[in-house]
Amino acid sequence: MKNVLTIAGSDSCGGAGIQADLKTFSAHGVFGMSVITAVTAQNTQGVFGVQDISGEIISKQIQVIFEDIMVSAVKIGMVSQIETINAIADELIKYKAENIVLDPVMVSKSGFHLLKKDAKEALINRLLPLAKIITPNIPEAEVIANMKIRDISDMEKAAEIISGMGPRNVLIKGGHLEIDAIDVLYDGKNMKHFETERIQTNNTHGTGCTLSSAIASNLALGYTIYDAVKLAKEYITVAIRHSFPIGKGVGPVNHFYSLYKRAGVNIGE
Ligand SMILES: Nc1ncnc2c1ncn2[C@@H]1O[C@H](COP(=O)(O)OP(=O)(O)OP(=O)(O)O)[C@@H](O)[C@H]1O
Ligand SMILES: Cc1ncc(CO)c(N)n1
Repeated sequence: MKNVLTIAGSDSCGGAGIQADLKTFSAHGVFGMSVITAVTAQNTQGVFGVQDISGEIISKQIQVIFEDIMVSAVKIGMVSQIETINAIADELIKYKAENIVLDPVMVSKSGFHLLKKDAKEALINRLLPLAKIITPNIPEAEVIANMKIRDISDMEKAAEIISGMGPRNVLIKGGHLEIDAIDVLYDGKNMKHFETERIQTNNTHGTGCTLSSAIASNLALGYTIYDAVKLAKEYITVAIRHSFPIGKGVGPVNHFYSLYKRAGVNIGE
């Protein structure tokens, strides 16, 4: 069994954050572990409150896991504030953590700032260089690359700029463009596109968290970056296609579609 760690925020409604990550790990047959950076009071309609966890207890959580258990991959999601970022960077460097997937979460789909504005520099300076792959969506890539992204050619330019900031691979997710769902992967040499048709649904809560956790799982299982992204893209596409109309807002994706199908669970198809 491979052990995979998520360092991220809790989403009380279970569609994004730590909860999405652990579901994704389980769906991939890896053992999921979690370091919680913040607790959000969140549902499908928005984020209504946040309590950050102290840097001290974040460090402690990371330390006790690495002192005890072999960690094959680490996914980083919501990191809230500078204190959190420094604690994570210090510990991951100390333990020489490998296969770090950085999802640079900034603003939720509902528009809530999950990363404090003064923490962007710290995220870029301290966490980007540690990442095997960084997975920004379009608005996040615009902030990190400091440019406007309107089309695929802009995504490629931004990927090149971000690649120069330290991460070994950059995946810019195209979920926020109007066109098909095209993601751009740049490994420092080659540009690859992962393209699927846009699924017409409102239920895309947690897509980014799920994709990055699927990549981390696949890296832990020994896949190359290219295959890890390709398989993760296939997984998120199925999860979106069979997403759940739960709640009054943006519903969650279906992390266990294949399992439910095999078990004959009625998921309303
Ligand atoms: N409607 C859709 N149909 C098909 N694929 C989609 C759709 N929306 C997003 N995707 C895919 O889902 C993945 C996540 O992309 P997205 O841009 O939504 O991430 P995100 O904004 O970080 O998500 P979140 O912040 O909600 O976790 C990408 O592979 C993207 O192409
Ligand atoms: C806790 C948490 N992490 C990440 C996201 C993704 O936007 C979210 N909505 N909530």
